[in-house]
Amino acid sequence: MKQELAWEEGIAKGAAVAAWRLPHGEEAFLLQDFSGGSILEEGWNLADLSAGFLAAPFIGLPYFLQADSVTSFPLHSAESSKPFDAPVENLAKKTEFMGWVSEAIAAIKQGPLQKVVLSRTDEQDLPADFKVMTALQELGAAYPNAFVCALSIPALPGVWMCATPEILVEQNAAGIFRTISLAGTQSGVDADGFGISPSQARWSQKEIEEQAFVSRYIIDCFKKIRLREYTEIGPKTISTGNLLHLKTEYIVDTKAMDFPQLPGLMLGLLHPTSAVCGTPKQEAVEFISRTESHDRSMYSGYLGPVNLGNATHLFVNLRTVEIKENHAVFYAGCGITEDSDPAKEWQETQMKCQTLQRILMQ
Ligand SMILES: C=C(O[C@@H]1C=C(C(=O)O)C=C[C@H]1O)C(=O)O
Repeated sequence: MKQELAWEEGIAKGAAVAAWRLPHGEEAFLLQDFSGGSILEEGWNLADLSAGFLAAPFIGLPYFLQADSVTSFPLHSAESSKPFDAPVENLAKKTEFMGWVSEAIAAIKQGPLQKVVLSRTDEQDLPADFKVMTALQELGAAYPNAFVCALSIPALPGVWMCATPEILVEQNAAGIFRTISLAGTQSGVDADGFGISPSQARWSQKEIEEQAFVSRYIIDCFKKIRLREYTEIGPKTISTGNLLHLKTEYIVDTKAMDFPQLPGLMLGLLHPTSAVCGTPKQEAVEFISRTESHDRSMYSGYLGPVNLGNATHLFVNLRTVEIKENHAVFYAGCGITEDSDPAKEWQETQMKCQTLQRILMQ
C-alpha cells in the first residue's frame, strides 16, 4: 500500500506524520511536518496557525504539525471476516478501577464535585503482522461516523490511533461552527449480537444527568463570551458502531454573526470538557490527578486538521490506543455521578476498549 510506505518513510526520516479520515469522508489524508512538529507556546491562537494538524494532551500545550506535505488516498471498505474474541478481563485492574469509582461516588456525595470522568488502560499485544495504515483503513470501514486517525510525533513515544465520535470544535469553509455534548453510554448491540436502533434506546436518570452536565458546561462557555445566538439540536441517541451515546449539537453561523474568532475562543474555554474531565472542572482535574495511576498523555486531549482547505476539525481523542512495536495500550474512561455503579462503569470501559480492539487485535 502506497500510504503505508509514505507513513513508514516519513517516520524513518524524522518527520511528524498524521493520517486521518473525517466522519463520513470518502478519502483519507496523510500530512507530514518534515521538521518533526513543534509545541505551541502559551498564548497561541488558532486563527494565527498555518495549515496543519493539532494534537493536544489532556493537560498541557498542543503539538503543531505544519502541512509541509499533504496527500490524499481513497479508503476502501476492508471488511474482516474473522470473529473477535474479547481479551480476558484483568481482575487486578478491575478491582483497582472499581475502587476509584467508589472513592469518586463518596467524594461527589460530599461535594463540591458533581461529576468526574475516570479512565484506565488495558495492555495487549497486537498481531505480528500489524500495520498502522491497514488498521486505519479497517477502522474507517467499521466506524463510518467516527474520526479515525493515526499520529506519530518524534517527541512522543509510540504511534497514537483513535476512532472518536466526539467533535470538540469544528469550523467548515462556509463559516459554520459546531461543537457537541456527548455522554451517556450503552451497548449498541443486543445479547444476540444484532445492532440496536438509536430510536429504541432507553436512558436512565444517571445518563441523562451525566450528559446534561456537558451541555450546561458548553452553554456556560457561550455565556462567558456573551454568545446568545446558537442552534441547539438534541439530545438525540447516536450509534457509533458498538456503542450508543446521547448527543446534543450546538451550531453557530460565524459569518452571519461576523465572529471569525469563535472557534479559537471556544477551544480555549472548552478543553477539557465535562465529557472527559468533570464538573466543577478544577475539582475534577485534581481528583483525576490524585486517583488515576497512569498518565493520560494524549488520551482525552484533542486532535485534528486545522486551517486546512479553509476548515478546522478538532475531535476529542477518545477510543484511543498507544502502540509501541506490537504492544498496545488502550485507554477508556466513563463519567461518574453519584448514581454510578462501579461494576457497570468497569463494563463501560471494557466496551470502549473493544471499539479498537475488535479491529486491531484480529
Ligand atoms: C471518556 C470517554 O468517553 C466519554 C464519556 C462518555 C460517558 O461517560 O458515557 C461518553 C462519551 C464520551 O464523551 C472514553 O471513551 O474514554
